[in-house]
Amino acid sequence: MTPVPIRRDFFTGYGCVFKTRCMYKEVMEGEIVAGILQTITSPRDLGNLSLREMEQLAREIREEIIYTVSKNGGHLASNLGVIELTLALHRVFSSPRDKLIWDVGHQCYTHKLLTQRRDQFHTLRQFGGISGFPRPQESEHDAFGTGHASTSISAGIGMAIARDLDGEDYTVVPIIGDGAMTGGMAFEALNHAGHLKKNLIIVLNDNEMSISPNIGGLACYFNRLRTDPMYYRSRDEIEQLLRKIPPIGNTILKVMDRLKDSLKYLVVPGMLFEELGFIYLGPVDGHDLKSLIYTLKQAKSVKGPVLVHVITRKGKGYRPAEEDADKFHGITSFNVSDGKTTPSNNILTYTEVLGKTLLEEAAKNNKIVAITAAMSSGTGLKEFSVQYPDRFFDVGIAEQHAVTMAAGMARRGYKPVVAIYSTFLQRAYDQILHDVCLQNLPVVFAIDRAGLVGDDGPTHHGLFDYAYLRPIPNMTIMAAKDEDELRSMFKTALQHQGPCAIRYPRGAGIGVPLHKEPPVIPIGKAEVLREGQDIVLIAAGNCTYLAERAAQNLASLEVRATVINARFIKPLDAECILHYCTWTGKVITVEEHVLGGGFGSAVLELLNESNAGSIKLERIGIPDCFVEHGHSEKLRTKYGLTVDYLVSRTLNMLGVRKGRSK
Ligand SMILES: Cc1ncc(C[n+]2csc(CCOP(=O)(O)OP(=O)(O)O)c2C)c(N)n1
Ligand SMILES: CC(=O)[C@@H](O)[C@H](O)COP(=O)(O)O
Ligand SMILES: [Mg+2]
Repeated sequence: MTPVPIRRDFFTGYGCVFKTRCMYKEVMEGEIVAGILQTITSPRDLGNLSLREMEQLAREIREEIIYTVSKNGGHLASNLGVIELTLALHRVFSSPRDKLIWDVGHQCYTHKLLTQRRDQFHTLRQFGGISGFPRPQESEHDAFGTGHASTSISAGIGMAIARDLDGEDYTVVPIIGDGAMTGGMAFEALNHAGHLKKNLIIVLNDNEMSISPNIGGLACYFNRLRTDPMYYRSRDEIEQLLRKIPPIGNTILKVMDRLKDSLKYLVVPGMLFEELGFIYLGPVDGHDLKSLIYTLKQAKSVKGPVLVHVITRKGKGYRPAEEDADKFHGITSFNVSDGKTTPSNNILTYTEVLGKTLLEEAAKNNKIVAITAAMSSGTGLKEFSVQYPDRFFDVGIAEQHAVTMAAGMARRGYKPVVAIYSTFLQRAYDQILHDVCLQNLPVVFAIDRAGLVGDDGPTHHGLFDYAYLRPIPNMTIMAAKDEDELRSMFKTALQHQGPCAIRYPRGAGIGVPLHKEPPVIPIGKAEVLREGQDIVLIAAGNCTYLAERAAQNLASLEVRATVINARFIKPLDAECILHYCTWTGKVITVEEHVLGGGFGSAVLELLNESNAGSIKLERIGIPDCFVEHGHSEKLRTKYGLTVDYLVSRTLNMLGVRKGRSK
């Protein structure tokens, strides 16, 4: 095989040292040039390495991560940024005895490589392979399972309390990004940690980025800590400086003592954290192993809560990721030599269609505003933020605040569109219930990534939204069968005078043509796609095409099925559903959602309340379990969300065997 040249200039700051997997793997499958990484059987082995060897190890890890993510996809930029930090943490602390808690957990690849998962690393995020997030089930080194942001400090406090109650003395180390630090939970936990005064070392990984550039007052504060030379001076340094200019210096010192609080704000770095009861150490260069190890050792020797402020560069060492950290935050497979991703088909994603429809509607109605919780690209709001900067709000990783803020705007006559992934909206449950629905406010929830999301796995699948939204009075819930229906539903939601949620999946739509002027759908009206007297298949959202294809296959077996696209999960089209259920006597519901409390359960409740309990009903959906990571199609096959499975369940229910007449 001819060697594929790699453009070295893409590997920044590391010159020609890239000589192992990235360079050769594609060309000489199986050959691995010997390196230090292979010799690491546990994090304890780091103790035997010199600083130079650790630097070499960092280079090997960088290559391994770039190579694997280029094949499997994953959170490249965040992981490249914390390689040296992770090495230093494992050098100073003793995992699994000491507890390293990775906030969000999307940056744990180096940790996984160092903790006995190097051999499985090629299975990263694949069905049956290792997870892209920390999983205590996977390794004793994964102290706490994560995936959602801003949980690490709370979990760390919990462990520190347990440790002290048990009379043990391990160290607890939450590692949290500047993005995750914008989440309310992080503030609640900081506040409590300062009060408890327990030994706890928080590592703040500050790269000035959330997925997009980080926002808010806290981000500005971190920026000052990083860049303002006054903030770099330690308290001692300033005291010494003043003593050198007697007699004024001593006088100033005396005054300073009196005016301690106000002056301290000007000169002491990390004052905010110090006021909260932390010892602040830093800022420290997060790519300098020597300084990192030194500072972490210092932190270890301090009693009480400590915050170590580490400055890193997202995407460090791989130019395409450094230059476009947003794109390389979470990336699909790509070509290492130029950072280009495999071109997808030209079908618009649901996210793109939502973004485009929002722009069209916003042009007609200046009361429409859009809100994201740190996911402006993920939710398709980037173009809106450019065209309507005054009507766009990125609140940081603060879903709860996003929802209540939307309620406030709605109260004052605005039409807020809150675009949040299904899994992250779970955070804002009370805000949806208490602040939006109780006051029947017209907030539109654009619920992206609903259903199976694939490789991110159980922390990210959006499988619970029907169940958590359905019981809330005043809430209307729609699920789009395709991207054109999403447009109609969005328009419907904008016209509705109450809270309205629209659910749609991750990835490309079906490829249907889009109406120029999408029609508004009457609230609570389902769509009957075909009529057949043997059975009724009622589908929610993206399962509609599956039901329709199953009905086509059944027709070739002379089974006549009615297919209903429910459109509304709440309110159900009771008249339509009851009519066809009574006509056929048999019904199967299908949904990409958990069965408990889901769409099928809603139909079951309807039949029960309508004294139609004798109608035979079966539900297809996700059983009572957390769904693992893996390609969505594999997961759909596993959980019976396929045409074949729906056909066979139907035949079973009707007592028909394939190839036989009824
Ligand atoms: C509750 C919640 N909301 C949103 C997300 C999506 N998300 C994942 S990582 C991330 C940015 C995190 O930024 P930071 O903590 O600074 O880590 P970095 O990627 O910069 O290393 C966001 C918004 C999430 N995981 N959890
Ligand atoms: C770690 C995290 O929560 C996000 O980065 C998430 O992985 C994004 O998912 P999408 O790729 O679906 O936008
Ligand atoms: Mg960050």
